[in-house]
This record gives sequence, structure tokens and C-alpha cells, in this order.
Amino acid sequence: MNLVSIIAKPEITITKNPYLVSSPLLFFSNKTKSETSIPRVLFSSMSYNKELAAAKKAVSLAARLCQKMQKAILQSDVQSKSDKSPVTVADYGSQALVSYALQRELPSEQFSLVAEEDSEDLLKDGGQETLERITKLVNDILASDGSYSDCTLSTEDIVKAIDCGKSEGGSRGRHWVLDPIDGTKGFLRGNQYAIALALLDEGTVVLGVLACPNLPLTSIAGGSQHSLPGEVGCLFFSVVGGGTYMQPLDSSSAVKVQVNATDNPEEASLFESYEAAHSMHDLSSSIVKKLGVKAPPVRIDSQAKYGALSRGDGVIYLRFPHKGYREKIWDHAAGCIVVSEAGGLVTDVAGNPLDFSKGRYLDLDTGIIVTNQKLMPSLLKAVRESIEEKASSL
Ligand SMILES: Nc1ncnc2c1ncn2[C@@H]1O[C@H](COP(=O)(O)O)[C@@H](OP(=O)(O)O)[C@H]1O
Ligand SMILES: [Mg+2]
Ligand SMILES: [Mg+2]
Ligand SMILES: [Mg+2]
Repeated sequence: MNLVSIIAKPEITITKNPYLVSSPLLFFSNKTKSETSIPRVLFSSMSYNKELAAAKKAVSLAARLCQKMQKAILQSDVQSKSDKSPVTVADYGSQALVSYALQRELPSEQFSLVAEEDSEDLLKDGGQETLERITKLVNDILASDGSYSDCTLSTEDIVKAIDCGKSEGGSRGRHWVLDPIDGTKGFLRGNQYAIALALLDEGTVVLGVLACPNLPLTSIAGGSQHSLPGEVGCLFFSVVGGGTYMQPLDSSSAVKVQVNATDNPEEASLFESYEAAHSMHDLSSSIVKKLGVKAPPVRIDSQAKYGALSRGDGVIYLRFPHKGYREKIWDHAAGCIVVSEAGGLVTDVAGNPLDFSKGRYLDLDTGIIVTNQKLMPSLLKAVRESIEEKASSL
């Protein structure tokens, strides 16, 4: 049974849904929670309600833009497939749309955005045509949604919206953190990608929204990333202290999700980057072998790994960039809160939580380790031993 049918038929025994960890009354609604029993949850969730609604709207609009562009790429002939410009248009378009929508939805708040893209290349010779395509695309998405029909954006508005993303972030105040398309290589191949938006408040990630337009609504455990049309497209969202929820991208019925809490490594499976250049796969395989994991690794692009892990499709995500690579905060901020609020842990090799307060980059000890609370101590031990073995064999 999949999530769509569960949502469409509320009379079905929903406890059969492997992702569902609470009663139907706990579908995302703070009003069902009593202030006396869980005051922290209520306080935290209420504090960012406006921001959460704005983030969900912005990311959903961007997801629509990306879906449209990915379809165009996949339908294009072989010759134009080698032309990377649709990816560029989608990256910039998604960033412009999220930036613009957040500012329209939250007009009274000071706006700071740390985002991956900037308009530099668009403003160079030859960039004008691409800029015009982006502008048309963004206006088309807004028109078809019926949002902000009071104004049509100009190319200057688009450049301005993109360049709002130049903030340095940091430990003071509020900053939005955006990856307009995470997993660009997966996007181009027709595989997984994500639109990842988080909110930093005084250096802590307090909210995250992760759209995964190609992620099946049902589990991808065992590596099946394919699904029937209409059964893909997930939106994960979390507010600090409030848990993680998932809804279909085209519906508003959310279910609470939780990580798989197994302490048995034999039942655990590993997610890692599809791209070998992004993580040392040989190191991950020696770690999971040492730990006793039986299942083969599942390689997928983007922060869809965090989303899938948050609902228990897999139990471990390991990321070991090659020497010299510096991780950026937008590649992990939304995914990190989605997993943490679902009961998981995200640390570096030393076991420290990721620190998003240092600016645009993460200041990390070696790699990123994600799993549930029970498996983390033995996983960290296996990680350290494997790293030492690798170093001594060089
Ligand atoms: N050599 C490298 N090592 C580690 N990560 C890299 C990398 N080159 C690019 N990346 C990052 O890996 C992200 C994709 O992660 P994944 O491997 O999980 O799909 C990319 O995000 P973008 O696609 O947003 O640029 C990019 O920021
Ligand atoms: Mg990225
Ligand atoms: Mg990106
Ligand atoms: Mg990139």
C-alpha cells in the first residue's frame, strides 16, 4: 500500500504504512498537541509557523519549475542533451523563485539568504539570452500557480532575487540557506535531485524543507528508485522540536516519519553519493563491512538520501569527500534537520554535530556520518578504525 492510497482513503488502517509513526490525529497539526504535555514542541513549532508555510510554498514552486525543465531535458534529442543550458536555467530559476517567494510571503522580516548560485555568469557577454529564458520560466510558473499576479518580473528583478543569496550567514540573526538544485548531475541524468531550504537562527538550523521531485512515495529500500507515474515526488519538512513530516509534492496531507531505529547492523543499509568523485566509496565499503552490514550500498544523488533515511528506507549515510574539498552549508542544512527531527544523528568523524554557524562552508573533521542513535557509537568506531587502516596502508 502506498502513501497516496492511504491519504486518499483515510478509513484504511494506516498503521500498515511503514512511515507512519503516529495516529492520524497527529497529521501535521500543532493544534492536536497539548501545551502542558509538550510545551517545547508547541513553542518551537509555533515560533516558525509563518516561516514554514513560506518555505513550503517557495520550495513547491521551485520544484514545479525543476520538474518542467527536467522533462524538457529528457525529451530533448541526443544533440541538445549535451547542451547543459537547461540545467543552468533550472538552477538559477529555482533560486530566483525561492528568493522572490520568501520575500513576498514574509514582507516584514529582514531577509538574508545564503545560496549556491549568483548572477555573475548571467551578466557576462552572452548571458542575456539565458537570463531572458529564466525570467520567462519564472513568470510562467508564477502565472500558472496564480501567485503574485500583481507583478511580472523583469530580468533585473530576477538578477536581484538571485543575488540576494550572497549572504555570508553566520552565528547571528536569521539566514535562509538554499540549494536551488542539489544533485545537479542526477537532475541532468533524470535521476534524483532535491530543492533544499533551511532556516538558520542564531547559528542553529531551526527549520528545513526538502523537495525530492523524483523520490518515490514508497520506500526505496533495496535500491528500487523507480515508481509508477503519480507515485513520485516527496516534500519533507521539519521544525526544531516538532518532528519530521512528509507529504506528496502535489498534496497537503502529511504523515510523521521516523528513522529506522534498528541496532542490528545486519538489518542496516547504506546510502552514498551516486557520483564516485563526491565520496570515497572504498572507505564506505570497508566501514560497513567491518560493521556487519549485509545489503549492498544504495547510491543516489542529492539530499534525497537524507529524506529517504528520515523515513527509514535505509539506516546509514556516509560521505567522505576527497582531500581538499570543502562542504557547503546548503548541501546539508535542510537534510540534517530532516534526519535529526526524525530521530537520527548527523555528525562528523569525531562525533561532533555539524556546525552551520561558520559562514558558507562547514568546518568539518573529515566526513559526514548519518545514522540512528543506537548504531552511531559502533558506526563511529568502525569509521575511525577504517580511516586508520586506510592511512597505514598508504
Ligand atoms: N568533489 C566533490 N566532493 C564532494 N562533494 C562535491 C564534489 N563536487 C561537488 N560536490 C557537491 O556534491 C553535491 C551533490 O551531492 P551528492 O553527491 O550527494 O549528490 C553537489 O551539489 P550540487 O549538485 O548542488 O552542486 C556539490 O555541492
Ligand atoms: Mg548541492
Ligand atoms: Mg545545487
Ligand atoms: Mg552545484
